[in-house]
Amino acid sequence: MPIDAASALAAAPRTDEIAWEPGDVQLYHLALGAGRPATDPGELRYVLESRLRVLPSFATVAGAGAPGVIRTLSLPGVDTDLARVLHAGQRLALHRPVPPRGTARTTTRVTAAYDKGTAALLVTRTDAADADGTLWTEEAEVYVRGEGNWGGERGPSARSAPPADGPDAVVDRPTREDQALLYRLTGDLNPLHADPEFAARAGFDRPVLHGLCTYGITLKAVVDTLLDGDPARVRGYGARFTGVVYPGETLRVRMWRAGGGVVRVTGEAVERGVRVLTGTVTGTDTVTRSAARSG
Ligand SMILES: CCCCCCC[C@@H](O)CC(=O)SCCNC(=O)CCNC(=O)[C@H](O)C(C)(C)COP(=O)(O)OP(=O)(O)OC[C@H]1O[C@@H](n2cnc3c(N)ncnc32)[C@H](O)[C@@H]1OP(=O)(O)O
Repeated sequence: MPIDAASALAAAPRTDEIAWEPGDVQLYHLALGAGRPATDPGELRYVLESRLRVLPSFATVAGAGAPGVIRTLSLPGVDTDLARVLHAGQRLALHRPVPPRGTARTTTRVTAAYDKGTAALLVTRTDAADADGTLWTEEAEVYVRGEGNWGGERGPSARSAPPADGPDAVVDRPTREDQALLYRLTGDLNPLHADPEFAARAGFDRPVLHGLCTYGITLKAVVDTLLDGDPARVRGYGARFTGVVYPGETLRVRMWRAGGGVVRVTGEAVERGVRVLTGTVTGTDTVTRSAARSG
């Protein structure tokens, strides 16, 4: 069934009650490669309950799994073949640090549906709040191949290029061949990431890594490299997924301190020399200042 932009935009927001606990956070971190090497004290804050700090991107999977395989896509007018769907971008704004244990009410709706000719580009927005107020807001850009041409608005055409000068830091993050098999247990059971036959139907030689796994790996790399390993310094992270990542590839993460508490970031699949992500981490000004002081 094709995307029905009018129904999607007119639909009332879906509300879910979600809950998470430290084990969900630890699994999420492990699924991003945290805990390697297991003796690194910097890694233990991601995996030991006694020292647990929550990477803000956990918000993208908190309480995932219900009511559909991919909660964000379980919306009126978005009943599409999953083999056509690619995650094209993700934005997250934190209003408070994400606690290791929590409950929240989320509301999710489609805020835009653009007709890109050969594809539809949907923008979904989820707001999460607990008894103390708003926790986070996230937006996902979802690219649905073969579903354009309904006469809708083409939408913005912004493309982001990385800074022209050399990065302030570069780190390599190898992914494991079973990275997506582990990551899917955080809630996104899309067969695109696990089933070779399904991946072939979607046009890929083999299963591809979840966009949100790349998103989390790159954010963790920034936190560990430029932010003294302190996830609380992150206020937001927006990224565009510009190319697929295959599990087993190495992600080369380049970072630029851009001033004003902003870190620009790119990800490259080293083996193929393909840029797979461009992004911006915000809210890091304290760190930028302390990093500037130290050198
Ligand atoms: C929270 C949950 C959300 C839902 C999750 C979905 C389920 C998940 O399990 C699925 C996944 O994780 S898929 C894996 C991760 N994603 C990927 O690997 C996609 C990588 N990207 C691509 O392949 C291409 O960039 C591709 C294919 C996306 C686009 O490439 P091209 O076809 O070459 O097109 P391009 O010319 O680059 O762009 C076409 C038009 O779309 C606009 N656009 C692209 N990305 C955008 C983005 N993130 N935000 C806004 N606009 C975007 C471009 O600007 C362009 O528009 P125009 O022609 O008007 O300029």
